[in-house]
Amino acid sequence: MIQIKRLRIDYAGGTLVDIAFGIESALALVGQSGSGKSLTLKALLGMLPPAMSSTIEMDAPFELRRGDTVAFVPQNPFTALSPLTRVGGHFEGVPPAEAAALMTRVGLDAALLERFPPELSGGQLQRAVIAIALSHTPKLLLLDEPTTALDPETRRVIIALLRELQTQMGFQMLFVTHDIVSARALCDEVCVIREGSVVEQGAMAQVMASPEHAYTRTLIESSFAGREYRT
Ligand SMILES: Nc1ncnc2c1ncn2[C@@H]1O[C@H](COP(=O)(O)OP(=O)(O)OP(=O)(O)O)[C@@H](O)[C@H]1O
Repeated sequence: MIQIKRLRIDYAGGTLVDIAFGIESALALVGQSGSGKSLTLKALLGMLPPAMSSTIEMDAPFELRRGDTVAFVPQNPFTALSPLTRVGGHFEGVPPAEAAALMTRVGLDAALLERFPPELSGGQLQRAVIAIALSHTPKLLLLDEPTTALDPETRRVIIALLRELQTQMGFQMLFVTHDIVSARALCDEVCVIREGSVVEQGAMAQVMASPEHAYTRTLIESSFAGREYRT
Protein backbone atom coordinates (compact mmCIF):
# COMPACT_ATOMS: atom_id res chain seq x y z
CA MET A 1 0.00 0.00 0.00
CA ILE A 2 1.28 3.43 -0.93
CA GLN A 3 -0.21 6.10 1.31
CA ILE A 4 0.20 9.66 0.12
CA LYS A 5 -0.74 11.25 3.42
CA ARG A 6 -0.39 14.73 2.03
CA LEU A 7 0.66 16.11 -1.34
CA ARG A 8 0.66 19.87 -1.53
CA ILE A 9 1.83 22.10 -4.35
CA ASP A 10 2.30 25.84 -3.84
CA TYR A 11 2.81 28.49 -6.48
CA ALA A 12 2.98 32.28 -6.35
CA GLY A 13 1.72 32.50 -2.79
CA GLY A 14 -1.23 30.16 -3.34
CA THR A 15 -1.90 26.44 -3.07
CA LEU A 16 -2.71 24.66 -6.36
CA VAL A 17 -3.04 21.14 -4.97
CA ASP A 18 -3.57 19.78 -1.46
CA ILE A 19 -4.69 16.15 -1.50
CA ALA A 20 -4.25 12.76 0.17
CA PHE A 21 -4.84 9.33 -1.34
CA GLY A 22 -3.84 5.68 -1.12
CA ILE A 23 -2.84 3.26 -3.86
CA GLU A 24 -3.55 -0.37 -3.05
CA SER A 25 -3.32 -1.75 -6.57
CA ALA A 26 -4.72 0.56 -9.26
CA LEU A 27 -6.02 4.02 -8.38
CA ALA A 28 -7.70 6.40 -10.83
CA LEU A 29 -7.22 10.08 -10.05
CA VAL A 30 -10.16 11.65 -11.83
CA GLY A 31 -11.04 15.29 -12.37
CA GLN A 32 -11.83 17.86 -14.99
CA SER A 33 -9.25 19.93 -16.82
CA GLY A 34 -7.26 22.11 -14.41
CA SER A 35 -8.12 20.05 -11.33
CA GLY A 36 -4.45 19.30 -10.62
CA LYS A 37 -3.97 15.80 -12.04
CA SER A 38 -0.85 16.47 -14.11
CA LEU A 39 0.77 18.54 -11.37
CA THR A 40 0.21 15.68 -8.93
CA LEU A 41 2.06 13.29 -11.23
CA LYS A 42 4.83 15.83 -11.82
CA ALA A 43 5.26 16.24 -8.06
CA LEU A 44 5.56 12.46 -7.62
CA LEU A 45 8.11 12.36 -10.46
CA GLY A 46 10.06 15.31 -9.04
CA MET A 47 9.42 17.25 -12.25
CA LEU A 48 7.48 20.32 -11.13
CA PRO A 49 8.37 23.66 -12.71
CA PRO A 50 11.08 25.35 -10.60
CA ALA A 51 8.72 28.15 -9.55
CA MET A 52 6.50 25.64 -7.72
CA SER A 53 7.24 23.99 -4.41
CA SER A 54 5.80 20.74 -3.14
CA THR A 55 5.50 18.86 0.11
CA ILE A 56 4.92 15.13 -0.01
CA GLU A 57 4.28 13.12 3.14
CA MET A 58 4.03 9.47 2.32
CA ASP A 59 4.13 6.00 3.70
CA ALA A 60 5.32 3.46 1.13
CA PRO A 61 7.38 0.27 1.13
CA PHE A 62 9.89 1.91 -1.26
CA GLU A 63 11.25 5.35 -2.17
CA LEU A 64 9.93 7.04 -5.29
CA ARG A 65 12.80 7.27 -7.78
CA ARG A 66 12.03 8.15 -11.40
CA GLY A 67 13.51 5.66 -13.88
CA ASP A 68 13.87 3.13 -11.10
CA THR A 69 10.95 2.47 -8.73
CA VAL A 70 8.64 4.84 -10.61
CA ALA A 71 7.95 4.98 -14.36
CA PHE A 72 5.77 7.28 -16.39
CA VAL A 73 3.54 6.83 -19.44
CA PRO A 74 2.61 10.22 -20.92
CA GLN A 75 -0.57 11.24 -22.64
CA ASN A 76 0.57 11.48 -26.22
CA PRO A 77 2.51 8.55 -27.69
CA PHE A 78 3.15 10.59 -30.84
CA THR A 79 5.37 13.04 -28.95
CA ALA A 80 6.66 10.75 -26.19
CA LEU A 81 9.60 9.42 -28.18
CA SER A 82 12.27 11.23 -30.14
CA PRO A 83 11.38 10.87 -33.85
CA LEU A 84 15.07 10.68 -34.79
CA THR A 85 15.95 7.83 -32.42
CA ARG A 86 15.03 4.26 -33.33
CA VAL A 87 12.53 2.66 -30.93
CA GLY A 88 15.30 0.38 -29.65
CA GLY A 89 17.44 3.42 -28.77
CA HIS A 90 14.86 4.51 -26.19
CA PHE A 91 15.51 1.42 -24.03
CA GLU A 92 18.42 3.09 -22.24
CA GLY A 93 20.76 0.68 -20.47
CA VAL A 94 18.59 -2.33 -21.32
CA PRO A 95 20.28 -5.30 -23.05
CA PRO A 96 18.86 -5.82 -26.59
CA ALA A 97 17.49 -9.26 -25.75
CA GLU A 98 15.54 -7.78 -22.83
CA ALA A 99 14.20 -4.97 -25.00
CA ALA A 100 13.07 -7.57 -27.55
CA ALA A 101 11.38 -9.61 -24.81
CA LEU A 102 9.56 -6.52 -23.53
CA MET A 103 8.34 -5.71 -27.04
CA THR A 104 6.93 -9.23 -27.34
CA ARG A 105 5.38 -8.90 -23.91
CA VAL A 106 3.39 -5.82 -25.00
CA GLY A 107 2.30 -7.59 -28.19
CA LEU A 108 4.76 -6.04 -30.64
CA ASP A 109 7.17 -7.66 -33.08
CA ALA A 110 10.72 -7.13 -31.81
CA ALA A 111 11.67 -6.09 -35.37
CA LEU A 112 9.93 -2.75 -34.61
CA LEU A 113 12.92 -1.88 -32.39
CA GLU A 114 14.75 -1.00 -35.61
CA ARG A 115 12.08 1.45 -36.78
CA PHE A 116 11.82 5.15 -36.06
CA PRO A 117 8.78 6.23 -33.96
CA PRO A 118 6.96 7.98 -36.87
CA GLU A 119 6.95 4.59 -38.65
CA LEU A 120 4.62 3.09 -36.00
CA SER A 121 0.86 3.47 -35.56
CA GLY A 122 -0.55 5.23 -32.47
CA GLY A 123 -1.43 1.93 -30.81
CA GLN A 124 1.99 0.44 -31.59
CA LEU A 125 3.69 3.57 -30.26
CA GLN A 126 1.76 3.48 -27.00
CA ARG A 127 2.67 -0.20 -26.55
CA ALA A 128 6.32 0.69 -27.19
CA VAL A 129 6.13 3.56 -24.67
CA ILE A 130 4.68 1.14 -22.09
CA ALA A 131 7.44 -1.40 -22.82
CA ILE A 132 10.07 1.32 -22.31
CA ALA A 133 8.40 2.46 -19.07
CA LEU A 134 8.45 -1.12 -17.77
CA SER A 135 12.06 -1.77 -18.76
CA HIS A 136 13.41 -0.93 -15.30
CA THR A 137 10.71 -3.04 -13.60
CA PRO A 138 9.07 -0.17 -11.71
CA LYS A 139 7.01 -0.74 -8.60
CA LEU A 140 4.69 2.14 -9.46
CA LEU A 141 3.51 3.10 -12.94
CA LEU A 142 2.16 6.64 -13.38
CA LEU A 143 -0.13 7.07 -16.37
CA ASP A 144 -1.22 10.48 -17.62
CA GLU A 145 -4.31 9.97 -19.81
CA PRO A 146 -2.38 7.34 -21.82
CA THR A 147 -5.30 6.51 -24.08
CA THR A 148 -6.72 9.95 -24.85
CA ALA A 149 -4.85 10.32 -28.16
CA LEU A 150 -6.01 6.88 -29.36
CA ASP A 151 -9.17 5.74 -31.15
CA PRO A 152 -11.81 3.96 -28.99
CA GLU A 153 -10.89 0.41 -30.04
CA THR A 154 -7.15 0.95 -29.52
CA ARG A 155 -7.99 2.57 -26.17
CA ARG A 156 -9.77 -0.59 -25.03
CA VAL A 157 -6.90 -2.78 -26.23
CA ILE A 158 -4.28 -0.69 -24.37
CA ILE A 159 -6.33 -0.77 -21.15
CA ALA A 160 -6.67 -4.55 -21.40
CA LEU A 161 -2.91 -4.77 -21.99
CA LEU A 162 -2.15 -2.66 -18.89
CA ARG A 163 -4.35 -4.87 -16.74
CA GLU A 164 -2.67 -7.99 -18.07
CA LEU A 165 0.83 -6.56 -17.55
CA GLN A 166 -0.09 -5.57 -14.00
CA THR A 167 -1.22 -9.12 -13.26
CA GLN A 168 2.01 -10.53 -14.70
CA MET A 169 4.47 -8.00 -13.26
CA GLY A 170 2.75 -6.85 -10.07
CA PHE A 171 3.36 -3.09 -10.26
CA GLN A 172 0.94 -0.58 -8.75
CA MET A 173 -0.74 2.02 -10.95
CA LEU A 174 -1.82 5.63 -10.60
CA PHE A 175 -3.95 6.48 -13.61
CA VAL A 176 -4.79 10.12 -14.17
CA THR A 177 -7.76 10.89 -16.40
CA HIS A 178 -10.89 12.97 -16.91
CA ASP A 179 -12.55 9.91 -18.47
CA ILE A 180 -14.49 7.84 -15.96
CA VAL A 181 -15.11 5.11 -18.54
CA SER A 182 -11.39 4.40 -18.96
CA ALA A 183 -10.83 4.82 -15.22
CA ARG A 184 -13.46 2.21 -14.45
CA ALA A 185 -12.04 -0.19 -17.03
CA LEU A 186 -8.54 -0.04 -15.53
CA CYS A 187 -8.84 0.71 -11.83
CA ASP A 188 -10.65 -0.67 -8.81
CA GLU A 189 -10.12 2.42 -6.68
CA VAL A 190 -10.91 6.04 -7.48
CA CYS A 191 -10.10 9.47 -6.07
CA VAL A 192 -12.09 12.37 -7.51
CA ILE A 193 -10.43 15.78 -7.35
CA ARG A 194 -11.60 19.29 -8.13
CA GLU A 195 -9.54 22.48 -8.00
CA GLY A 196 -6.71 20.72 -6.21
CA SER A 197 -8.83 19.12 -3.47
CA VAL A 198 -10.28 15.65 -2.97
CA VAL A 199 -14.04 15.51 -3.52
CA GLU A 200 -14.51 11.83 -2.74
CA GLN A 201 -12.62 8.55 -2.91
CA GLY A 202 -13.24 4.87 -2.46
CA ALA A 203 -13.79 1.60 -4.27
CA MET A 204 -14.57 2.21 -7.94
CA ALA A 205 -17.69 0.02 -7.93
CA GLN A 206 -19.05 1.78 -4.86
CA VAL A 207 -18.41 5.32 -6.13
CA MET A 208 -19.82 4.47 -9.57
CA ALA A 209 -22.94 2.90 -8.10
CA SER A 210 -23.66 5.63 -5.57
CA PRO A 211 -21.53 8.76 -5.91
CA GLU A 212 -21.86 10.95 -2.84
CA HIS A 213 -20.91 14.23 -4.42
CA ALA A 214 -22.79 16.13 -7.13
CA TYR A 215 -19.47 16.82 -8.90
CA THR A 216 -18.81 13.07 -9.18
CA ARG A 217 -22.32 12.50 -10.53
CA THR A 218 -21.74 15.17 -13.18
CA LEU A 219 -18.40 13.61 -14.17
CA ILE A 220 -20.01 10.18 -14.47
CA GLU A 221 -22.94 11.48 -16.48
CA SER A 222 -20.77 13.49 -18.87
CA SER A 223 -18.37 10.56 -19.34
CA PHE A 224 -21.12 8.09 -20.12
CA ALA A 225 -23.25 10.39 -22.28
CA GLY A 226 -23.84 8.69 -25.61
CA ARG A 227 -22.02 5.49 -24.63
CA GLU A 228 -24.02 2.33 -24.67
CA TYR A 229 -22.31 0.31 -21.95
CA ARG A 230 -23.42 2.11 -18.82
CA THR A 231 -24.10 -0.28 -15.94
N1 LIG B 1 3.42 25.78 -15.10
C1 LIG B 1 2.35 26.29 -14.47
N2 LIG B 1 2.37 27.53 -13.96
C2 LIG B 1 1.32 28.04 -13.29
N3 LIG B 1 0.18 27.37 -13.06
C3 LIG B 1 0.08 26.14 -13.55
C4 LIG B 1 1.15 25.52 -14.28
N4 LIG B 1 0.77 24.26 -14.65
C5 LIG B 1 -0.49 24.12 -14.17
N5 LIG B 1 -0.90 25.22 -13.51
C6 LIG B 1 -2.23 25.43 -12.86
O1 LIG B 1 -2.41 24.42 -11.89
C7 LIG B 1 -3.75 23.91 -11.92
C8 LIG B 1 -3.75 22.43 -12.15
O2 LIG B 1 -3.17 22.14 -13.44
P1 LIG B 1 -2.97 20.64 -13.98
O3 LIG B 1 -2.19 20.77 -15.26
O4 LIG B 1 -2.42 19.78 -12.94
O5 LIG B 1 -4.48 20.21 -14.32
P2 LIG B 1 -5.02 18.86 -14.96
O6 LIG B 1 -6.07 18.36 -14.05
O7 LIG B 1 -3.88 17.96 -15.27
O8 LIG B 1 -5.68 19.37 -16.31
P3 LIG B 1 -5.72 18.70 -17.78
O9 LIG B 1 -6.70 17.56 -17.67
O10 LIG B 1 -6.22 19.81 -18.65
O11 LIG B 1 -4.32 18.27 -18.11
C9 LIG B 1 -4.47 24.69 -13.00
O12 LIG B 1 -5.17 25.75 -12.38
C10 LIG B 1 -3.36 25.24 -13.86
O13 LIG B 1 -3.72 26.45 -14.47
